[in-house]
Amino acid sequence: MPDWTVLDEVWQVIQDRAEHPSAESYVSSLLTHRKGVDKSLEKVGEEAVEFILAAKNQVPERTISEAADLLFHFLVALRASGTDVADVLDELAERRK
Ligand SMILES: N=c1c2ncn([C@@H]3O[C@H](COP(=O)(O)OP(=O)(O)OP(=O)(O)O)[C@@H](O)[C@H]3O)c2ncn1[C@@H]1O[C@H](COP(=O)(O)O)[C@@H](O)[C@H]1O
Repeated sequence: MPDWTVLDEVWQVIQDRAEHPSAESYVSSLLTHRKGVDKSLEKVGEEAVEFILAAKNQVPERTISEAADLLFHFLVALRASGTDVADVLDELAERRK
């Protein structure tokens, strides 16, 4: 069984960095970037492309690494855009057949 709690833990850290920005924090650097939400959205785009290339080229270790980058930056972008991940999960749950 996959351990989904790690996603929850990373989400909680992102909330904490948003509420208590720190100069050493990468998440804070994204959330307080001069480009605003655009910086996080750019990262999602970049990481999505890197994931696609790794998967298409069938490089398993790279695909896993890029997928982790994509998931992480996606969560940061959700926060940056003021979207609660709980609402996304609710939406998914409502689609169950
Ligand atoms: N999961 C991650 C994670 N994945 C990737 N990264 C960082 O994402 C950055 C960008 O990765 P790239 O591959 O795009 O590297 P790059 O092209 O040099 O980056 P840019 O110059 O484009 O920003 C790197 O510095 C990675 O270290 C992460 N940084 C943080 N986390 C999680 O977020 C938590 C909080 O981190 P801080 O906010 O830094 O304390 C950590 O404990 C982790 O759980």
